[in-house]
Amino acid sequence: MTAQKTLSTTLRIAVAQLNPAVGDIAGNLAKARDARADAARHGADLLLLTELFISGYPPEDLVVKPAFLKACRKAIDALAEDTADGGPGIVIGFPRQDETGRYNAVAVIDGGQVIAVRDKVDLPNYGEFDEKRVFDQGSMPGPVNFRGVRLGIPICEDIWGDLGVCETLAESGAEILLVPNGSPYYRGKMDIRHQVAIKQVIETGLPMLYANQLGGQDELVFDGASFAVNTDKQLAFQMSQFEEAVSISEWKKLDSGWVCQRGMMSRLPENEEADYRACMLGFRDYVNKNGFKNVVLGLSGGIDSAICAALAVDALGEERVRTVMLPYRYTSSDSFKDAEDCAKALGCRYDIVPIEEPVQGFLNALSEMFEGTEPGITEENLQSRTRGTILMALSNKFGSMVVTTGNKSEMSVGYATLYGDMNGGFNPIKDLYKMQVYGLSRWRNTTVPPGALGPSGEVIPKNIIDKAPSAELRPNQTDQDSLPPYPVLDDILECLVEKEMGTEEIVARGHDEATVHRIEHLLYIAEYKRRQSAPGVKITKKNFGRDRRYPITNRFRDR
Ligand SMILES: Nc1ncnc2c1ncn2[C@@H]1O[C@H](COP(=O)(O)OP(=O)(O)OC[C@H]2O[C@@H]([n+]3cccc(C(=O)O)c3)[C@H](O)[C@@H]2O)[C@@H](O)[C@H]1O
Ligand SMILES: Nc1ncnc2c1ncn2[C@@H]1O[C@H](COP(=O)(O)OP(=O)(O)OP(=O)(O)O)[C@@H](O)[C@H]1O
Ligand SMILES: NC(=O)CC[C@H](N)C(=O)O
Repeated sequence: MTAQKTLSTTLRIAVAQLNPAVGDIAGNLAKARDARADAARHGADLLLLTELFISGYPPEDLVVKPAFLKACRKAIDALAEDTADGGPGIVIGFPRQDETGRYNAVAVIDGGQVIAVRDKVDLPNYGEFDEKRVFDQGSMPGPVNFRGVRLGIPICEDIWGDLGVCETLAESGAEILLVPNGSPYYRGKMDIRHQVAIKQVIETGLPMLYANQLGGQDELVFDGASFAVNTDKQLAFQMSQFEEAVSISEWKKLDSGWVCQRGMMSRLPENEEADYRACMLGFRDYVNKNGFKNVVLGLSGGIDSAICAALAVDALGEERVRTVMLPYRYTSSDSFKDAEDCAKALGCRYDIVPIEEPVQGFLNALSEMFEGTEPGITEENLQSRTRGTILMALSNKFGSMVVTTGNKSEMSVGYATLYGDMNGGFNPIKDLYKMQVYGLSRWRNTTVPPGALGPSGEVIPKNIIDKAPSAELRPNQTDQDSLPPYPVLDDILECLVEKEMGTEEIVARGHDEATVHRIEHLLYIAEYKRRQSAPGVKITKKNFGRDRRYPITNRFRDR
């Protein structure tokens, strides 16, 4: 073991906002090693990695498996051996178990060994988080002496909750707060994180360095955007959002304490750009981390499939995206043209597979049993199911994952066919209301976001944005035959879903009472569909999936 120098007045901390894969312990270990080599090249004293980095976050019930915990520990020990070279120390998250319980922990590694372990105290158990299910509460941590500097290491929720973790660290002599996080994106989250950090900085009188994970994990997107805040409440260091990076923060010890020197100040995307990039990253990581070489989707000439195609091309590149027009007798010439124009603008493969014959085949097979009944929804759904079946056949044959395209407005009210257009492995727009789909489409026609692999220009033809949305399951059908106008529907839904408002309150906003009650009813009776629906990227504070767990069997109506 090499003797470590004692740091007196300067400290270089490399912050690694990397994209681990849950369960890929060897891959995550390799990423940590690469980051440490990078940190060493930049003369860093310490490398700060994110929450449960070695397992990937959130590992959920994987941590119940002893074999998994053992493999994580082995990786931490291997990393510890590396640090015998006298290079940078490491702060890294890992799940651990001892005779007292199972913990969401960090290891501080230096000089060839794990010099300290600290456990998360405040286990989040709301919204998308379920940590009390698999972890025990850690005991109040004290600071860790790293080369003469007393580091306070609260873990993610430890800075959000009111258990006093940061206060305790300050009282017991911490000089800097280093925070490893697994903090998922939702719209506006960045401002909230800055406020949470500043509150703790004010309360403790300590500067804070905040490191956040990057990348998609099932429904969640971790957006990085790591930063440092000094005791003057000013942001001194801001890493980019939605991009992997290892960056150096420089610290100096003054008489008043440690100060982060003004360093990298990345621009943070806002509004449409942030949402679009979250959808793109979440979709890309789902496809790549699950080993799909390419994806396939039905391109109808409508806006939902158009924006999904754009997101897919931006995420994966046009050569990995295959689109298929599946026309029936109600498909308009506009739809043909719009779908083809969209595929051309995006540069992806476009095929046409008419569904007239297979639909007729189903109708023939059922004709005897259906005798004497009127044609209606059943026959309409057969069109959707035939399309779903053809897309799944292409998936099976070519290994492409089917992209399913229902927006949040449709998913809310069940305006989608089970085993039809709901077929698919992942839905990039599941948490975007219809009006937001329009907003993002207009925005993408003017801007190619960083990291996007698709072309610039009008990738979603103007006619797709301008025309009335239609499922084209019968002649002259529009969505508004069955649903209120989307601005009205989306407002009612946001009130019911995001804000949990009462129906009376929603009516008081100027909505028609009968419409509000109808939408509330549709929202409740579509729960069974959502329970069977593909996962999709979480964009709002309350997505369908982890954040909103309503019963399927439910007779409550707010009257
Ligand atoms: N609580 C419950 N638990 C379990 N299963 C339940 C259930 N309630 C109904 N079901 C089952 O679900 C069936 C009804 O659901 P489903 O078969 O999906 O059919 P359904 O919801 O009746 O119809 C699909 C709706 O989606 C609309 N739409 C909009 C846009 C695009 C598309 C498209 O396809 O491209 C479709 C279409 O216009 C129609 O209004 C019932 O026949 C029953 O089997
Ligand atoms: N003619 C079609 N060819 C290929 N896919 C289709 C066709 N019709 C429907 N689909 C698939 O079913 C999905 C659901 O149809 P839906 O009408 O709800 O969406 P959309 O056509 O993309 O958008 P909009 O609702 O604005 O018309 C489509 O996004 C598409 O993937
Ligand atoms: N992993 C965590 O503890 C995250 C919790 C925290 N509230 C956040 O969203 O950032």
